[in-house]
Amino acid sequence: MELKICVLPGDGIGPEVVREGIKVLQAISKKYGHKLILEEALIGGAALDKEADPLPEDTVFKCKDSQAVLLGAVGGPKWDNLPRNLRPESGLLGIRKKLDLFANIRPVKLLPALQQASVLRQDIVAKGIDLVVIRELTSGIYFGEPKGIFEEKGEKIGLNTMRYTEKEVQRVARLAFETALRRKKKVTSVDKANVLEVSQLWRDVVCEVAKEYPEVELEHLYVDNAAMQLVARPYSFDVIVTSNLFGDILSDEAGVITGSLGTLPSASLNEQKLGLYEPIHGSAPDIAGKDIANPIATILSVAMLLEYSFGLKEEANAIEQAVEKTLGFGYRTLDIFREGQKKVTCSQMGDFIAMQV
Ligand SMILES: NC(=O)c1ccc[n+]([C@@H]2O[C@H](COP(=O)([O-])OP(=O)(O)OC[C@H]3O[C@@H](n4cnc5c(N)ncnc54)[C@H](O)[C@@H]3O)[C@@H](O)[C@H]2O)c1
Ligand SMILES: CC(C)[C@H](C(=O)O)[C@@H](O)C(=O)O
Ligand SMILES: [Mg+2]
Repeated sequence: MELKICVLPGDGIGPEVVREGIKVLQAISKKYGHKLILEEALIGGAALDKEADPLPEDTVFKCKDSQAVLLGAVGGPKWDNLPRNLRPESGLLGIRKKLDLFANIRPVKLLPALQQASVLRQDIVAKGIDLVVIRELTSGIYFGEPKGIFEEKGEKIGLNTMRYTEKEVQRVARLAFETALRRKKKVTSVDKANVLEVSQLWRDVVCEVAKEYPEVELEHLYVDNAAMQLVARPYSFDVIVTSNLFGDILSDEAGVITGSLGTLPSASLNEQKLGLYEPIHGSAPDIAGKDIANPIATILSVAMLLEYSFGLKEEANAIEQAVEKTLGFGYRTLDIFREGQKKVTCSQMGDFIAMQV
């Protein structure tokens, strides 16, 4: 099969982890006889430096002209003082919006070899963690208008608007219930309906959609309680569906309950199923350029890419197994390293996983 993929390495550790993702993609393509067509493009700070634009038109064109997009991460201190609309992050928000990637799927699965790396009590971890956060990605407070910094009565005010339409909630809720049907048949909708009108609408719409799925259990949690329950009883979750901001926060929290942010992948999909795949972590400026980042989140994002964009389930499984095998042999990047294990660099971890596929 021909696999046409646009690659956006981005900033910081982005290029480092993407290099390892591509290494594994090349190994799997060779093994299964697929033809890879990779097209690289600029995004974020890298694009700002070269083209004075965090999302050049050429990048949008190359993404639309591909069957899937693999992204590293964007951002870093070098660009932190720019106005919001010129920061690297606006390139990422821009491509999500331009491709209408409304559903961000973030599986949170405790890999058996990483049980000890969890920050949770071992008796909690032992009950297993296998949930998926479905985060609405193209609306909510990230995109709502009005927004900006204004002068009012001689004082500056900062303003953002959390806004959802019925249709926006419906489509992401439906995806959550469809996902739950193929899993443990439970949806937890996370909102702040005790305070926010936008969350009241969110909850009403989720309840309406739930009527189409009587076999799926529906639970509602306020986001503050959800943040607590995620560490108290992670084993009890199946599909969590939530808004853009709440999903961003809860998925980083989920990162450490399974070991490290460096292990969690994601897929962002639109209604046509064009997907953008990226680790949930950022550009990690504190460790960039040292070849010590964990590439597993990106490598597992490649597995999601093969499964979701190309239907290549067997290849995706082969990558997941290669990751588990490599961890099983005791190889660890610094973020998940414990005494008695074999410390490896980012590129060595990529080499070992590529060898196992
Ligand atoms: N999707 C994205 O591109 C994305 C996501 C989050 C943050 N960011 C941007 O990244 C920059 C840094 O943000 P931050 O520090 O808040 O979040 P971050 O996710 O980059 O890093 C948080 C912490 O996790 C560690 N970490 C992250 N990924 C790791 C990996 N693969 N292996 C080992 N350790 C890892 C980092 O070293 C750091 O200590 C900011 O500019 C932010 O806007 C981008
Ligand atoms: C960098 C930032 C815009 C982004 C977000 O908030 O969506 C990141 O935190 C993420 O989780 O992908
Ligand atoms: Mg985030």
